[in-house]
Amino acid sequence: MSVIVKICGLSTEETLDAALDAGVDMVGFVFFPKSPRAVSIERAAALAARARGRAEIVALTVDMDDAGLAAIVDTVKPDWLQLHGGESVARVAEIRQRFGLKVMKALGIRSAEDIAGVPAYAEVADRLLLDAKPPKGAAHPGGNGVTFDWHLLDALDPGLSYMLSGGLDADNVAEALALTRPFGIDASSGVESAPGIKDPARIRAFIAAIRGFRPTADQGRTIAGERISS
Ligand SMILES: O=C(O)c1ccccc1NCC(=O)[C@H](O)[C@H](O)COP(=O)(O)O
Repeated sequence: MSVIVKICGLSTEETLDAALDAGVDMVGFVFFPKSPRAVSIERAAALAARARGRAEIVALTVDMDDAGLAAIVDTVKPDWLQLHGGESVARVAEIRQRFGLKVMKALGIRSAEDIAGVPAYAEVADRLLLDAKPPKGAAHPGGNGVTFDWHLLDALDPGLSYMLSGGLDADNVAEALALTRPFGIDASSGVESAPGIKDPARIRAFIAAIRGFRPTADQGRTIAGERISS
């Protein structure tokens, strides 16, 4: 099974088309007002309509209440809700139940302590996104373009499925893939020319680097399949 690719924070037709034409699997729209990638619900709905049937549509929210989530779900009609804030295990389960959509929980990783908290979320989320924890003082909890120590993921149960993000780009994604075993890869800053400005050439190069990655025999790498919670 090949690694799936998500490009997050798309906001224009041109860059969405570049990702779709390059074979992206998931496209993410950011509903966090402070982000340089934030889109309105109406804008996201138009972009989602363009992408539907070609890639899965992900609505990224941060500690959003039910009314806000309902407005996005009703208008954008995403396939996934990505929860990128401090949502508790119980809140993830509640959102999944209430909206009947697949839920991806993003978890920030910086230390072994952060790894310890991962399995509880695997019980309630349809997918996990293991991202770099934001640098101290960062204005938003994701999309910061920083990597984390990928060796920390060695401590995870090999059967636990996750997507990987945090500072990934065309130059470093092969190394990340060689050291980890993600179900999918996600990027935002690494395919931009400036914060919030996606770059079609960088999107193409990033997806090509992932599709072209071949593990060496001694890496004995396996990709964990999806674990769908019941
Ligand atoms: O992208 C944002 O601006 C953002 C804002 C608030 C919460 C999450 C955000 N992005 C989350 C993503 O899914 C990113 O793709 C992920 O954090 C990796 O980002 P990057 O390190 O820039 O590739």
